[in-house]
Amino acid sequence: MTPVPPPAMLDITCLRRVRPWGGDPVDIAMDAGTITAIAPAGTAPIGVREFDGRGLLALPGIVNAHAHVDKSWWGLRWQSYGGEGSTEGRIRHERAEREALGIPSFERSAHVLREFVRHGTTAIRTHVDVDDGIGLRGIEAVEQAAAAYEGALDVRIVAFPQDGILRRPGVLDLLRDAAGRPSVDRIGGLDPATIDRDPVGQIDAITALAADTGVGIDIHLHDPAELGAFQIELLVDRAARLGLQGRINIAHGFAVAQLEPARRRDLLQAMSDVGVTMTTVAPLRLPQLPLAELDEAGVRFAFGTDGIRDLWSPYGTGDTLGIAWQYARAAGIVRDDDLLRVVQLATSAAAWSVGRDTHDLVEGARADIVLVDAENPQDALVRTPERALVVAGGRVLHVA
Ligand SMILES: O=c1cc[nH]c(=O)[nH]1
Repeated sequence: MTPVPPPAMLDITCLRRVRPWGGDPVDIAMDAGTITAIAPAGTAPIGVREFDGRGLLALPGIVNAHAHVDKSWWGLRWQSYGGEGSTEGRIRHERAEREALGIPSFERSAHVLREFVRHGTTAIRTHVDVDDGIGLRGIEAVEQAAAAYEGALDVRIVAFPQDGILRRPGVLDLLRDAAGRPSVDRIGGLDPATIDRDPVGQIDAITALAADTGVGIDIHLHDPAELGAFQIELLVDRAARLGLQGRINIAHGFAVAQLEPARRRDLLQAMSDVGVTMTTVAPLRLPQLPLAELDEAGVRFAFGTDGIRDLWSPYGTGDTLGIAWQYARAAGIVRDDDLLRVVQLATSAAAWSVGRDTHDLVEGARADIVLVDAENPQDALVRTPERALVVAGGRVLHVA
């Protein structure tokens, strides 16, 4: 096992000669984790801790809006995949094998966070398993791994009932306990129809808990087509009735891409009306969420890596820009404005997913910046080059 060293963090006050979104070279000044000024290159007052960006492309830090940082075996020797193919089979396999691999633990999560940072990630929304076997231990481990970054890396937790809720007595109480922790701003759910076999029951339970405790919801919904759409309609209804507007996210939501266009248009409009958002991991063997239709309806969405190297799948590198590439490629996106939109979805337009109004290279924004050797955002997307420098909350967390 490779031990994970504590993150090296260096406060800086100015990034010189960088090209935000591919524009002219500027100097970006920052103080106490916030961008304080952006001025033409060479004109910012000389400060103390500066970094020369050498004309590299600057983008806002990459946002991973759907991760599972508690359950990876990153940092251990290769683990041969031994699970069954179904969701239920994978849950069983994970529960049987995780303790032997030290999952969950500070070390496991620390390795994953380090990989995310290396790939330019500065803000993360991670699901963390909560069940009758590990209770809240996974959340404690992720909190500890995140704390090593002293707030520079923005880590938000979804308490995730991976093994179901209604069918596992006590899990709803665990979710209530989790919702009381400052690190947890959402509670999760999982395929209410196929896991708990009670769509109304699970959705009523989590929406009532969210309304009662003030947290949001981020529910995994793999259920397909009309079965999935029915559950989305239930969530839309509860959002309106319980005052959860803008506080419900649907992760995966494969159903949306599987409906016929008129049905999808109406569903997206209903979601938009109550601020239901979506996150996708750009699954390779399924249709992609249609970018133009979501944008037209005003349904905000963002990308995530899903779990990486875990007991669900050996795949995943921790690169959310790579997931954006996969999305664009699989969706057949080639036009410049659409490629730019995909980069925005992985960065600035994902602000909502980490509770921000603004996440961009502008004065007053959090100083979360990634530099890459690319001509423009489109070039950065199609080549996904190495991240040359990663600044989070005004601190350099990674230099290539
Ligand atoms: O439910 C899911 C789906 C993907 N990965 C997980 O860990 N859980």
